[in-house]
Amino acid sequence: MKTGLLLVISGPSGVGKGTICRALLEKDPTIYLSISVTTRPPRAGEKDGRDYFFVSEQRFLEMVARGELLEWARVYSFYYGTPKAPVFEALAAGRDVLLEIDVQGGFKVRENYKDCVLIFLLPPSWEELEARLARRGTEDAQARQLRLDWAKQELSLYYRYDYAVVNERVEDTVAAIEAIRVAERCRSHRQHFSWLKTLLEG
Ligand SMILES: Nc1nc2c(ncn2[C@@H]2O[C@H](COP(=O)(O)OP(=O)(O)O)[C@@H](O)[C@H]2O)c(=O)[nH]1
Ligand SMILES: Nc1ncnc2c1ncn2[C@@H]1O[C@H](COP(=O)(O)OP(=O)(O)O)[C@@H](O)[C@H]1O
Repeated sequence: MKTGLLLVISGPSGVGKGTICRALLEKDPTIYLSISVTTRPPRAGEKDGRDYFFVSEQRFLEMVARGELLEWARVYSFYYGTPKAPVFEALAAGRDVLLEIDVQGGFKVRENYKDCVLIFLLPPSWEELEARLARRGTEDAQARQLRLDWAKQELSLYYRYDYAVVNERVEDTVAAIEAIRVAERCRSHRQHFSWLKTLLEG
């Protein structure tokens, strides 16, 4: 069976990462969306084991020490990390895996798994990013400002990703990522044609 694609989706807070990942999953339920562990407290409406695994700092550091995370980073003042085992199980089962993680995490995934596909989401404009974050209404003004300051740092690194997609309309962004998946599957290094091998060697 062909190994699935490991797709990393990053971008500034409020750009629409969660929205796009949910929409991709709705269209293709074979995708595996990785659930991260975090020390951040849950937001209203968030569920343990669905949105994140909410853990104590002690438990998080234990997982790091045991090598259970594919990557981890400190974002804002919390720890976030990707549990390794479920990602590799899903890839081996031929499923594409989505990681919705920050840019530092994306670079670490590239170090640990070269064949990953890094996709950066950008807002149509800075003003639109501010408006989306405000509209979501999950943070107070101070937490929002912290995310916007961090957003500038993240945006300055977009060119180091394989793809940069502007999240203007949800449907178009989903279509662009689906096109990336199709193109990545067609890359020659991911293709093995047994009949051709037989022909050339036979
Ligand atoms: N490196 C890393 N970053 C993560 C992980 N999970 C979430 N993040 C990132 O942490 C940041 C904060 O996420 P969150 O607290 O849900 O806030 P939001 O991005 O404003 O919705 C975002 O950039 C996420 O993409 C993870 O497992 N690893
Ligand atoms: N393409 C889009 N156009 C308009 N609003 C969007 C779009 N994508 C996401 N949003 C809205 O922007 C806000 C932030 O989206 P969210 O998915 O929570 O971002 P992130 O996960 O990147 O922090 C939400 O209110 C969401 O409904």
